[in-house]
Amino acid sequence: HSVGIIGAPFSKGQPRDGVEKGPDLIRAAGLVEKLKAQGCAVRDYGNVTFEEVANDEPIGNVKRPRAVGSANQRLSAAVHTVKNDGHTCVMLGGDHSLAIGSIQGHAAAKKDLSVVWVDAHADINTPLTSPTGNIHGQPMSYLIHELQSKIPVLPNFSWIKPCVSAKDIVYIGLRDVDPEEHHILKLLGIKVYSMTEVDRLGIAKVMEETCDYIFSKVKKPIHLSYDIDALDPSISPATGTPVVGGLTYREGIYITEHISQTGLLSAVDMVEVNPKRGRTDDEISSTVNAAVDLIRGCFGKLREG
Ligand SMILES: CN[C@](CCCC[B-](O)(O)O)(CCN1CCCCC1)C(=O)O
Ligand SMILES: [Mn+2]
Ligand SMILES: [Mn+2]
Ligand SMILES: [Mn+2]
Repeated sequence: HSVGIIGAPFSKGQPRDGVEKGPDLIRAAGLVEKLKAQGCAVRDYGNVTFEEVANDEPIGNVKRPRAVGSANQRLSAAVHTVKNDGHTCVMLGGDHSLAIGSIQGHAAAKKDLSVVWVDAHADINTPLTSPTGNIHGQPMSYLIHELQSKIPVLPNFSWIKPCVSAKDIVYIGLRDVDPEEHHILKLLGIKVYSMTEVDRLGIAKVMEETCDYIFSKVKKPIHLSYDIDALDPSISPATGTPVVGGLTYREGIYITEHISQTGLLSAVDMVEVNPKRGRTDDEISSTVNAAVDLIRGCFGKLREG
């Protein structure tokens, strides 16, 4: 595996400070060394620098639009470069609004993508449906072809081109979905494995069906967008929007092991690690170490040795 790492120390897609510390915390836990130890070639491209945006007043129900738009445009360029250099891209967040730039930059290099979104949340609110205005709950809406008629013009968002089809998306881990998001998921017929399906089918069957589904037509490169809050808060409490009843550590790792074995993983986001949301050092390290282990699973680390 050839891996290119990008840090995106950004927090303005949501209101809680600390998530911008994610990239350097994950590095400090030894990500690069551990990937090299398992046989990966690794290049760390460092952290994207983001411009300060003054007077970033909300637009309707969208908070910090100018900062989020600008940050994602820069991230998009960085991801595009990593892909053009021939690596599988690892984007370390930062909040989940960064999936806008990560998927956009990936699609610029790889055209047709399938997206596996592992999260307690669907992050598919439009600016008009979002109950909070926080863009980390909206990224998918800016990327999906079928939703573009629902997206208003926003400053610093005009560079975004919808690049994902509803049929090429699979959600895993959902358990806190807003009513309007649920309506959108149903309307678009998007494949969802909520925690109910994880309980009913078991994670092995969920992954088998996920791969059958995304590979049923032509095999597309996979963009895995992993929100650490997909895991149960007993494993990853240091995150902005924890929700009980999440994936076990084993289920979370199984997902990455299975995706790795497809040989089609082309980019992965690891987002929403927020040290300030951990009450103890143990809570922070449990969260950060889970993030590192999940990424290692993406690149061939097997529990059997
Ligand atoms: C479920 N939608 C939320 C959360 C988005 C989480 C983003 B992620 O990146 O962490 O997944 C929450 C909306 N609820 C907040 C509490 C009251 C009910 C609405 C939103 O703000 O859109
Ligand atoms: Mn490898
Ligand atoms: Mn989430
Ligand atoms: Mn998310």
